[in-house]
Amino acid sequence: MAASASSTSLKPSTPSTTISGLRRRPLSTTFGVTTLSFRRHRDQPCRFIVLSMDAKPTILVAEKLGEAGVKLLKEFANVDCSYNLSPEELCTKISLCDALIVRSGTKVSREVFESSAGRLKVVGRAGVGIDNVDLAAATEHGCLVVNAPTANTVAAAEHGIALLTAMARNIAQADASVKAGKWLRSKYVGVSLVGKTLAVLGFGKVGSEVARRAKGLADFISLHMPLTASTSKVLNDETFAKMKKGVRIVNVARGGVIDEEALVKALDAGIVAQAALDVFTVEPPAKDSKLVQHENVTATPHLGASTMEAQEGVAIEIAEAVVGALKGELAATAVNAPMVPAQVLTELKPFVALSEKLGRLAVQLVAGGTGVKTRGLRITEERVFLDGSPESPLELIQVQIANVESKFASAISDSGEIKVEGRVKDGIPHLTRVGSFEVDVSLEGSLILCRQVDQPGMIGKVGSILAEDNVNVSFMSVGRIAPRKQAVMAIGVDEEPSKQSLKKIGEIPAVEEFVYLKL
Ligand SMILES: NC(=O)C1=CN([C@@H]2O[C@H](COP(=O)(O)OP(=O)(O)OC[C@H]3O[C@@H](n4cnc5c(N)ncnc54)[C@H](O)[C@@H]3O)[C@@H](O)[C@H]2O)C=CC1
Ligand SMILES: O=C(O)C(=O)COP(=O)(O)O
Repeated sequence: MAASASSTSLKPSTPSTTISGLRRRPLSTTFGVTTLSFRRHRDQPCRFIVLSMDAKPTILVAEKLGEAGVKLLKEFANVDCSYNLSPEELCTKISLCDALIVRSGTKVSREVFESSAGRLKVVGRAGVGIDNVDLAAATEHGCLVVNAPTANTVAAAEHGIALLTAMARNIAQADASVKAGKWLRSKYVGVSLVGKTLAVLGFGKVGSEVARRAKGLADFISLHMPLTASTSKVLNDETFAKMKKGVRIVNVARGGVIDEEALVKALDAGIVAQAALDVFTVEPPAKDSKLVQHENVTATPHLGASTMEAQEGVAIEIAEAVVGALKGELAATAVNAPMVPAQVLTELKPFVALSEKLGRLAVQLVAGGTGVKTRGLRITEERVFLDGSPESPLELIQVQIANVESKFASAISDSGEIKVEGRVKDGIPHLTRVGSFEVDVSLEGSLILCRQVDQPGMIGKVGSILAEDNVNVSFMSVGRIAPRKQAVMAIGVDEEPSKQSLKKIGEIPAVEEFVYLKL
């Protein structure tokens, strides 16, 4: 038994959390697809899809896809290319399909997944942005979503540069005026790019390619981040007001990252000198859209990925991803599922639950205000090869939080960190160590940790208080340093004890500290 728990309290500086798992042996990662029946785990994204080999799957291609990709699909499945479907038509057709391929123009809503009634196994997005796919609904319905994240990167970047230069020299407007028989040379004086500053918002694949091509540009902002809750309307009245007057904006990302009404106001006020937009909040935008009709706006109809090369590339990329997923292979471009084969995922699932419970427990033990304010997460993995090791690939998981104070001093290990440890027993996550105390309690329901002087009757006293409060005990375990010395009692409870009951537990003379934890 380890030495007694130290109850040192440290001045928190930068808490850091370590999760480490002791792996007994590498997880078996080679499996053959041996069963020929279709299997779906409703409670998790469909990761392992096997079709009976005699039934060809049906793939609905709902938006124009490069021929090379369609050809690949037809070698494996029945392919239905039906473009410009209404939402109602899509919901009707989808019930007969095993996979759906879209671009940015189709909203794959919750209704689509509900209409599929469990048959739809893969949605392929032939491009990058997946904001038109309801990922939560897809996951709830066990449907894998894959995209084609690389094939249109250069095309989008080149389009961004094209828009930027066309905007700077008023190419579109000048072209239209010449075609209209005008010769307005002074009206379309542009700006130079040399020596200017370019801000790239969203420095990912497209953004970095734009930056590579735009060396020496300046006073421009080019948007290349995905549309998410955190990027929605990231350019708005407030941010425009902070910008250098006369800034020029390029948007090849998503219309939704700009508050379009605020942009019109900024253009009218001259805060934004020009905008070059390939994407809009509503596509196509209204014909009388003030933004589109603005004389200082250059607009294109979502052409960022529209080159012959990019469309052939995304078509092949998404066709390979969808066919691979339907065959039950790993989907390297999955966006709503971990990159782990289903069988490994099944084996790891109880450990994922254990990690979550241990993390939840450890964070609740942190004392001082609102608990952990900043996190530095360090994941360590140990490979220990022991002959004759049990079948369990992962021996235990430990969560340590350093540089914090603990509400339960006994959880502080000899090294001064909050330390909790757990194992999976018969598929159930168990807490097996708190600080220096070994316990064994199932991490189902909630938990009371008590540190007391080890003596007869403690279990009975605490058990009676809980019984009077109609709180059912699911597990009880006592870890102790030595008989009649310090002990930690871990009690799993199905219901939340009342504050009075917890107060009574704390008032038991032998109890030196206790804490109630919701898991
Ligand atoms: N107009 C078109 O035809 C095309 C549009 N796109 C759009 O461009 C987006 C980016 O594409 P990729 O570069 O391939 O994706 P990516 O995932 O490689 O890059 C996105 C970048 O945005 C960053 N980001 C995310 N949230 C942010 C925030 N709040 N503030 C600043 N940066 C943030 C990410 O860290 C990442 O570096 C896509 O999500 C898509 O919406 C992409 C290709 C073609
Ligand atoms: O890849 C993306 O995110 C795009 O916006 C490309 O859209 P598209 O496939 O051309 O409708």
